[in-house]
Amino acid sequence: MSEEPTSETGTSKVLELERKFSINENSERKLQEVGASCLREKSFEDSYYDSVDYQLTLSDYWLRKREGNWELKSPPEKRKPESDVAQYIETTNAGEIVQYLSAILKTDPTHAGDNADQIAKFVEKTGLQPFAVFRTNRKTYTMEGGFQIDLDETDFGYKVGEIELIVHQNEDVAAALEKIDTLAEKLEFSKPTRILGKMDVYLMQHNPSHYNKLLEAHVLFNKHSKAV
Ligand SMILES: Cc1ncc(C[n+]2csc(CCOP(=O)(O)OP(=O)(O)OP(=O)(O)O)c2C)c(N)n1
Repeated sequence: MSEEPTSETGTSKVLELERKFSINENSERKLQEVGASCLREKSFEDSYYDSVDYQLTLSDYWLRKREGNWELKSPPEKRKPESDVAQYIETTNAGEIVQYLSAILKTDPTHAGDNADQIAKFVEKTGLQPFAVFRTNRKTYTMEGGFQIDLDETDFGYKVGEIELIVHQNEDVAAALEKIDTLAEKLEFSKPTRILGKMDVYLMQHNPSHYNKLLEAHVLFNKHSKAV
């Protein structure tokens, strides 16, 4: 299976570009000033899964169940390395998710299929376990240019924002990264150091040993390290 993002019918893969920023009391006002409008506010629970020896996350694969729906974020074949923007392929198709997981876990995708039940069976067969479970309250803004801006607050007390653009073809990545940076500057979201994600803070609080392994593997980066 190709790891390239594609918009072909029948596949669920998209390339998601996200830049995190700190939220403060001015964030919503700034968003409204640049023409963003609030689309919705919702709450959802995420359960992230991995093997006991963290084979998925140490390879930068993030399998989660969000309100009953399975999703996988995986690294694209090539990333623009100089960017502060997180670049992941997001897959929601069960058969594709099982293919990816089988390759990483080096198991036979015997349960490959196209519904959530097939993933549940695969997860059971391979012994994947939830390693992080938390709830997020999210306020979503949208604005011209296809941007989605999320303001998140978790049930473990962390607040973070992200500017997101979805692209369907690799040729569009460079332009999309520039668009995100331009919007971040307009919103004065420029930042001297890396912003911690929800997972960084969750693991620091709940499983520092797993967090340190991810830092050592350069999958996550601590706040003061230079973005690569
Ligand atoms: C900036 C950055 N973020 C995440 C990672 C790795 N990572 C850790 S957890 C993780 C999975 C998802 O994390 P995140 O995008 O922060 O969650 P969320 O905002 O709830 O997802 P959405 O609703 O946007 O789909 C990843 C990719 C990374 N290496 N760098």
